[in-house]
Amino acid sequence: MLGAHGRMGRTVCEAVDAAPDLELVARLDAGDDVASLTSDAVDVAVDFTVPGATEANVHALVDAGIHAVVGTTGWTDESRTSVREHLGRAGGDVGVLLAPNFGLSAVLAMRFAAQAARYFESVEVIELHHPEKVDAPSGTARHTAAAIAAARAEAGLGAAPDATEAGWDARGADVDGVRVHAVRLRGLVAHEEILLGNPGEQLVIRQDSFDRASFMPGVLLGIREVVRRPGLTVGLENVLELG
Ligand SMILES: NC(=O)C1=CN([C@@H]2O[C@H](COP(=O)(O)OP(=O)(O)OC[C@H]3O[C@@H](n4cnc5c(N)ncnc54)[C@H](O)[C@@H]3O)[C@@H](O)[C@H]2O)C=CC1
Ligand SMILES: O=C(O)C1=N[C@H](C(=O)O)C[C@H](O)C1
Repeated sequence: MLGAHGRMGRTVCEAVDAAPDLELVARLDAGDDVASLTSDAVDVAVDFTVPGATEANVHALVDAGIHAVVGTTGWTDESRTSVREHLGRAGGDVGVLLAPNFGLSAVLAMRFAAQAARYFESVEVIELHHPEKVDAPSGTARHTAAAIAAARAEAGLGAAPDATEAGWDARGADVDGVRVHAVRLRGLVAHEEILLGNPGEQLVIRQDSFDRASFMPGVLLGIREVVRRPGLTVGLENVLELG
């Protein structure tokens, strides 16, 4: 477990300890050397660290021939391409699963939003998180916006209507042409709302992770499945075979 002392790391360690078919063999955190891990001792590494560390961790794991399940956010198209190319050069059967959200409610919300996107003129995303979160917008919101943008483009939809002339900083981030708003509030864990609008009607898709336990079935599934999936897989929806 990389990031073993963190909020997610502690929860994953408990979940793996409680799983009869899994054995937790190493707990690493900041300052520990990922390169000390070997494929003789470790089958799968789980990374819930920080955006500034996760990419280097994954490259070190690929070098060591260790499969990786990665929940850490902050990944860019370039960093994903770099891992894909590294896996190609390594040429073995190492699997890397990158998932911005391991919660079933979040994965389904993203899927439903992408399905609905083609039918609505307007769409905006609001993500709401605990105030300790270091990145914004969330990885989930970025993944959601990318899927919505792809669905809108496939349906031939242009930009959502928006007459804003001044005050763009109040309109949220632009992620692939979709406005994304980030809320940080004491008491929250991880939540997302997708608002879709047409003349005279609105669809709201909302998911709430009230507890980090919500991510554990997805993480455990990822650990069990990544060993069977050589190369890079992005998104738990592919492991759940939602397509
Ligand atoms: N994919 C998903 O379902 C979820 C993803 N996340 C993401 O997971 C990441 C971690 O979230 P939290 O656990 O809340 O953060 P956290 O700040 O509680 O934990 C991060 C841990 O990583 C450690 N760390 C920093 N650099 C490291 C390095 N080079 N090697 C090993 N450990 C290192 C820190 O010391 C800390 O203990 C964030 O990017 C967050 O967005 C969080 C929840 C669910
Ligand atoms: O930092 C968090 O807490 C979370 N991060 C992930 C994200 O950025 O999407 C997943 C979930 O929202 C919790």
